[in-house]
Amino acid sequence: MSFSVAVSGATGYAGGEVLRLLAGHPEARIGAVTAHSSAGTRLGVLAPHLHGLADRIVEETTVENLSGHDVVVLALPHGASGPVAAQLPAETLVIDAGADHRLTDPAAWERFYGTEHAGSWPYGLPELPGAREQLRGARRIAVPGCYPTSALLALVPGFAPGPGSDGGLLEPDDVVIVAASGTSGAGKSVKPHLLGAEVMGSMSPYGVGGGHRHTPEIEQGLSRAAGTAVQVSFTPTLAPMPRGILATATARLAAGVDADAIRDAWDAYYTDEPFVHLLPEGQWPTTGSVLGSNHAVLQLAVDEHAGRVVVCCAIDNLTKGTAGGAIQSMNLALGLPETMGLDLQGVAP
Ligand SMILES: NC(=O)C1=CN([C@@H]2O[C@H](COP(=O)(O)OP(=O)(O)OC[C@H]3O[C@@H](n4cnc5c(N)ncnc54)[C@H](OP(=O)(O)O)[C@@H]3O)[C@@H](O)[C@H]2O)C=CC1
Ligand SMILES: CC(=O)N[C@@H](CCC(=O)OP(=O)(O)O)C(=O)O
Repeated sequence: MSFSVAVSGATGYAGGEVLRLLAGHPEARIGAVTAHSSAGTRLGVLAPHLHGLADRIVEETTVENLSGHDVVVLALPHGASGPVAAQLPAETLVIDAGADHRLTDPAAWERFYGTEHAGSWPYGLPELPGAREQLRGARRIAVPGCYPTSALLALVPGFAPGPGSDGGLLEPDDVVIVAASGTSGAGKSVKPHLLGAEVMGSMSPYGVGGGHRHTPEIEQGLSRAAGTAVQVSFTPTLAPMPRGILATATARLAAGVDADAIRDAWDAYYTDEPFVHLLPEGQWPTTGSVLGSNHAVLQLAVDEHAGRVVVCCAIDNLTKGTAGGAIQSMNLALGLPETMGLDLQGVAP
């Protein structure tokens, strides 16, 4: 079943990663590659790692240029994908890597993004409870943010009923997440705080005190899984590396929950997942081990002294955190094997 895919935002980090993965997908044919200020340029100038696509000319992002494809991936700045998506035919599978269609609560959208809510679409994190049912046959998919991908994968087995537990292993009002991200998470456009001289050899927090727009997205995912409101304190930090996220999530254990119950729940939740791995005890996640792959690696410990679980999760922000998640969800929507085109090992060292 061969199908055509247009990629908009093709010259950006997320769009470039989508193209890298599509180039290795056995059934995908890459159609239009579109962007904005770089329209008219050879893709090889802007994304020289995409060798097979070097002679493609970047087109302007218009509904005409995106039309006639089976799938359209939008990897555009926040607020740009809503108006484009609204003009694409209902039968086209539209996958939005941006945030425009992730949040279900219009008030949360307006508070954190400051524009009108474009509506919500099925959420492209297949490992969440019930997500695969929503994604199969879907024609609109909202790809999660990269921090929410790592945070949700870290904590969802503690809230959702699963093969190893009835859920409710963690208190919903005491969840703390601190995550370090590589600079590609901020996109390719030039910003002073992303200059090599600022970032190399230095780490910095931002969005501290509940100000980051991924807080409501993480709360939405955990609350859905728990069936009750989950409150999260989330702090992102910028790390001196090009890509990768290491999220450290801690939560207070519910009464009577012990270390065995926690390990059993995480183990059972992820045992059949092709891309999420609870590592053997004693081995801790590293961002280096997942670079370029669609895999997420987890490890946890129960801190008996503090009465908390501590879970670390590493992903590649551009792969499982964006483009890999998008392809995984696309496969589900199109009725293909979920792992098609994603059989990628990490890149080391
Ligand atoms: N980077 C990451 O780790 C992740 C990113 N995302 C999301 O993916 C989306 C893209 O992010 P990212 O790739 O990092 O950003 P980049 O800044 O690297 O790329 C942005 C892309 O959008 C194009 N673009 C900018 N403005 C417009 C416009 N008005 N119309 C059409 N195209 C436009 C740019 O083209 P040109 O340069 O030609 O103007 C470029 O191709 C964002 O919504 C982001 O939140 C999601 C998860 C993780
Ligand atoms: C390092 C860095 O700046 N990261 C980005 C998050 C990138 C991402 O996944 O998020 P969206 O798709 O929601 O933009 C940020 O904190 O804004």
